[in-house]
Amino acid sequence: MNISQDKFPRKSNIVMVGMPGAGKSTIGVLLAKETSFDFLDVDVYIQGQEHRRLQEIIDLEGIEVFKGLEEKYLCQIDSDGVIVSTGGSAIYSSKGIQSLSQKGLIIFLKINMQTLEDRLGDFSTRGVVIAPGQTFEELFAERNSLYSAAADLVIECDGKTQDQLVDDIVAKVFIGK
Ligand SMILES: Nc1ncnc2c1ncn2[C@@H]1O[C@H](COP(=O)(O)OP(=O)(O)OP(=O)(O)O)[C@@H](O)[C@H]1O
Ligand SMILES: O=C(O)C1=C[C@@H](O)[C@@H](O)[C@H](O)C1
Ligand SMILES: [Mg+2]
Repeated sequence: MNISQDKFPRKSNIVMVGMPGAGKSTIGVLLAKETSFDFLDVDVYIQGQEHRRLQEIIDLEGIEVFKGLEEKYLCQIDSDGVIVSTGGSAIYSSKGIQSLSQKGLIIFLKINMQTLEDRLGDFSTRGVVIAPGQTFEELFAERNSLYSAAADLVIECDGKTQDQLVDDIVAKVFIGK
């Protein structure tokens, strides 16, 4: 399948952004299977390059070091025909997002606070990039406006199955086999 150039000229990749737990990795890999695109999970890529878990980097070196590394790897991605699932904090790198958006259609997988809480459980053990003293509600509001501003397309995910979401994205973005 190909990205519709009538609707999205010059876009050859899909870039998933959204809150942790929104489904960027799981929907991304299903979408890659459906469309025959390659798949790149940036979190997994960083871990492979750094030989450490992201949680370890955040816990030992802090969020600013992690954000710097994330930016470095986001800016290295240069391919075509790839579904790129970013980490939730990628949105803090305007350079990284700008670089990806040159050829990538940015899709914001949007979920509400309730869905987020149901999926995440205890976010303190999930390596979420959150400033000291910031509440999760504040983080949610801050992130939502950043994801919305970067997005070419917003997909409302609450109450939809993974298969429904894949079908929805294919119908909106791709042209036939
Ligand atoms: N539409 C959905 N319905 C129900 N569960 C879902 C849906 N999408 C994702 N999930 C589940 O939510 C959890 C988090 O999904 P996933 O790891 O893909 O999120 P993510 O956006 O990649 O998060 P992170 O930013 O932490 O990488 C997984 O257990 C996944 O199976
Ligand atoms: O939303 C976040 O702050 C994060 C989400 C994960 O995907 C990782 O990128 C990292 O643990 C930070
Ligand atoms: Mg993920």
